[in-house]
Amino acid sequence: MAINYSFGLPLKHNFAEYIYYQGLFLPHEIDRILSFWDDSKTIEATVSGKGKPDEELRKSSVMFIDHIPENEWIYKKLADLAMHCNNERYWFDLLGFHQELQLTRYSEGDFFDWHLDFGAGEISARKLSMTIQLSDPDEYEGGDLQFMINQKVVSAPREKGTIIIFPSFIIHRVTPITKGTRQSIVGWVSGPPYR
Ligand SMILES: O=C(O)CCC(=O)C(=O)O
Ligand SMILES: [Fe+2]
Repeated sequence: MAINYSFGLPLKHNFAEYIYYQGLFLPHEIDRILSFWDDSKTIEATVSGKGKPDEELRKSSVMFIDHIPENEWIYKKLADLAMHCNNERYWFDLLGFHQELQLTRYSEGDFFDWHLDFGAGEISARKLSMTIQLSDPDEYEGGDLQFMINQKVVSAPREKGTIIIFPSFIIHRVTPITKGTRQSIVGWVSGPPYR
């Protein structure tokens, strides 16, 4: 039974712990993004707020996709999708990407254990997290992006090109890669504090 007082806002029930979209990036666009990978620009991933690699929580290589005019098409597509998704489900106050998009590579043995993308410090402005699956599911084993929803562990779709969007306060992980390599783009849409 709902006991509603009128605080002036309509109640909506569209929340989902994560949602996914397919077909926004064409295969040749994904291949183009993959060609940006440049070993000389990669860094061992750090966990935000700590500044140094924490191998117990995370092991992967990352580089950033420069926000330059040639790459605007990637940023624009993702921003449009985030806005669409936000208007449909979350109604968060959003401002934009406050960090460049991250290109991630998980090789055999790499992983990112349970965490939130949201927390104290600079990451407290994060509202929506986005992952793009850049690898074919048969290119790697393990490497599942998973969410903990109550006590259930749910795996996100792996198909190349799938974009998974979730509130940055949802707990998630990437399981260890047991074979092959998985690549992804990760982006965070930020906004003013929750109110
Ligand atoms: O690679 C992914 O799909 C997600 C990685 C992740 O959770 C993160 O970078 O915060
Ligand atoms: Fe994350």
